[in-house]
Parts: sequence; structure tokens; C-alpha cells
Amino acid sequence: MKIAVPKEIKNHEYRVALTPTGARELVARGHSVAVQAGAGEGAGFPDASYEAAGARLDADVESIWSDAELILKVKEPQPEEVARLQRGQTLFTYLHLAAEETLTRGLMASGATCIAYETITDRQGGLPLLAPMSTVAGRMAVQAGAHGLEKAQGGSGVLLPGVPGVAPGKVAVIGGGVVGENAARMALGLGAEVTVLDKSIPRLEVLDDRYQGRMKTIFSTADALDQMVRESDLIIGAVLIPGAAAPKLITRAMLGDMKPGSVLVDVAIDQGGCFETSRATTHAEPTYIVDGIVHYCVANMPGAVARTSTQALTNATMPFVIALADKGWQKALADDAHFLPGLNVHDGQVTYAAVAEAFGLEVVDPASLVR
Ligand SMILES: NC(=O)C1=CN([C@@H]2O[C@H](COP(=O)(O)OP(=O)(O)OC[C@H]3O[C@@H](n4cnc5c(N)ncnc54)[C@H](O)[C@@H]3O)[C@@H](O)[C@H]2O)C=CC1
Ligand SMILES: CC(=O)C(=O)O
Ligand SMILES: [Mg+2]
Repeated sequence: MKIAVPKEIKNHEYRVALTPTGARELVARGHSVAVQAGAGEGAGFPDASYEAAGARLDADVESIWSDAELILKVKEPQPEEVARLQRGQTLFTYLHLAAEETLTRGLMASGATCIAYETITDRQGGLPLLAPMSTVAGRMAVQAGAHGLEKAQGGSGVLLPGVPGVAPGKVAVIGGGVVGENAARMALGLGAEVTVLDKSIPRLEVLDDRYQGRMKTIFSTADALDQMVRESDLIIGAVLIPGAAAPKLITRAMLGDMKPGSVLVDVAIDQGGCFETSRATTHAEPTYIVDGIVHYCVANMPGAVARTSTQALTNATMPFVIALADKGWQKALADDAHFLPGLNVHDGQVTYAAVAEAFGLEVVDPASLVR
């Protein structure tokens, strides 16, 4: 199969969808791999390392896209990338469509087959291609939040660990999944006082058992959120309803109950965000202030630590990339019930229920397309 790896073009996105190690695996299986010149530079993989792996370097973005049967990316396609996609091509990347109607309609209009990393499932009920980047983003969320608390950033001037004789800061994490657990773990490591809220009792049981009471676990209700808003120095939004737009859990009115200069880090921004006042920001300008509250809402947090993130992401995507390349999308999805929910759009049709629901579109059962 003809596989292409374009250079990512989202603001400060330095990850790449395939490492030289991955390229070598695909080439050894008889596939042709074209890598856009410079695509791996930001993650520490120079062009020569892809050539040594048997990939072909191509400096021309037009031919990278037009010659490919399977396109491997990291971030959701930007408008100029959507314009390059064609019917008959398969795109494999993060899509986060429920937050992006224009992108959804653009992908439908392209006629291409679009498979999302973030809606592929596993036997344990997890999201194995989201989890590695959620681990990274969760770990980064606390450092972003701690920076936001500094006065020069508009923050309250609280140092999360405190100092001898001065109490530590309070961190609330809403959603105790992969992002939430990793954020909570980093905040504990810094010496902050940490509370995790979740709607899932089994998940709170896991956290309680794992951390032996070192973090508080609270069932997420409107009352609990009111209390967290009043008490916390830093609130991290880490909820997810897979494939769907995030619920808005903190309203603008609630910001008035927060201590001035407190920080909201909305990691769930890629699914639209879980705070009413969240809007996606970039690494170039990651924060803004609403009603005295610092907001950090970067939708591609792992892009900032591209070396670690690229290795973690490609470790997880590689088996699926190999299946797509060896079998083609229809057989690869038909053979694997956990890969099938990755299909979001095919030939103008939406195949993921939560995305169709978000925009009042009809949903087509992906199983009906791969038989
Ligand atoms: N901004 C960025 O760069 C990145 C963002 N993310 C995003 O972070 C979000 C979280 O991802 P994961 O932790 O992997 O998901 P996850 O599925 O592991 O965890 C989500 C948790 O939220 C809980 N939850 C759902 N509704 C809730 C509610 N109303 N109140 C409290 N808890 C609720 C669930 O029970 C679950 O435990 C996703 O939107 C994901 O796409 C992930 C990686 C990078
Ligand atoms: C998950 C996601 O959106 C990212 O890693 O950028
Ligand atoms: Mg995004």
C-alpha cells in the first residue's frame, strides 16, 4: 500500500505520525512509505533516519497527499489538509469531530474514509490510542496550571507545594480517567492538596485503592462542583464521554465564586471543553483571562513534548497501522471489533453515533460498510 506521512501544520505541533522504526516495519512488509521532508525534525527524527529505514522523502506537500492510499497524521486535518483529501483515500489520525462541525462536513465532502485514533476501544473498556496522549496531557496539566498561578500570568500567586508554615495549594481534578489520574498524581508529587471528582464509582474506587487516601475522591455532583469552585486554586477539566462533546460543568456565573487569580486548565478542550468560558488556545498563546480567572485550553498539549509523545503515540498506533496497510480498511475493521468504532466518516456518511447526534446528521452503522 502507498502510505504517506505529512508534516503536521497545526500551531506548534511537532509530533509526527510514524517513527523511522515504524517506517522500517512497513517497508519490510512490502509497503511504500513517503515522508514529507522535515516531518520528523521536531520530534528528533531527521530526514536521513527515514531514508535509512527505507522510506522515500518528498519535499512536495501536493504529491505527498495526492499519491497516497493511506495518510497517517497526528492532529485533526486543518482546512488546507481537508481540501487535499480525496475519495478512496484513508485518513488515520485524531479527529475529535463532535467539537468541530465544519471539519465534520469537510471530511464528509471529501468522500474519504476517516478513522479516528480517539474512538478505538480495547477489551478493558479503555481508549488505547487516546490513553498515551492523555497520560502526557495529564502530566503536563499541573505544570501548566502551576505556571498560570504565577502573578506574571495573571494568577493568584499561590505556590502549589506551599512552604514550611504556609499551606499547599488546592487542586481539583474533574474526571478521574487517564488524564485525571495522571494530573492528580503530578499534583500529589508537588505536595498539593488534591481532590478528584468522577461520576464513576468504580473509577473512584480504583483511585482510592491506588493512592491509599493520599488524594480525596468525591462523587461528581453540582454541589461538589460548587464546593470545588469556591475552594480550589487550580481546577483541571479531564472529563470524557467518548466521541461526544464535553458537558459544560463550570459556568461563567460560577467563576464569580472562585478566588481571583485561580486557574482553569481545560484538557477536555479537544472535545469542546468542559468549562463554559473555554475556547481553544495554542502553545503560542496558551492562556487568557475571564472574570479574573486564568484559562489554559491548549488542544494539542502533547505537541510541546514531541519527542516523548511521538514515541508513546506510535507505540500504540503501530499495530493498527500495520493492519490497515496489510489488509485495507474494510478487512482491518471487519476483523477487529475494537478497531471498528474508530471509523467516523466514510464516503460522505457519518459512522459514529455521538458525532452524528452532535450535528443532527444521520448515522450509518460502520459494521454495514465492512461486511
Ligand atoms: N488537550 C489535549 O492536548 C489533550 C486532551 N485530551 C482529552 O482529555 C479528555 C479526557 O481524556 P481521558 O482521561 O483519556 O478520558 P477517560 O475516558 O480516561 O476519562 C474520562 C473520565 O471522565 C469521567 N466523567 C465523564 N463525565 C463526567 C462528569 N460529568 N463529571 C465527572 N467525571 C466525568 C469518566 O467517568 C471518566 O473516568 C478527552 O477529551 C481527551 O480527548 C487527551 C489528550 C490530549
Ligand atoms: C489527543 C489529542 O488531541 C492530542 O494528543 O493532541
Ligand atoms: Mg484538537
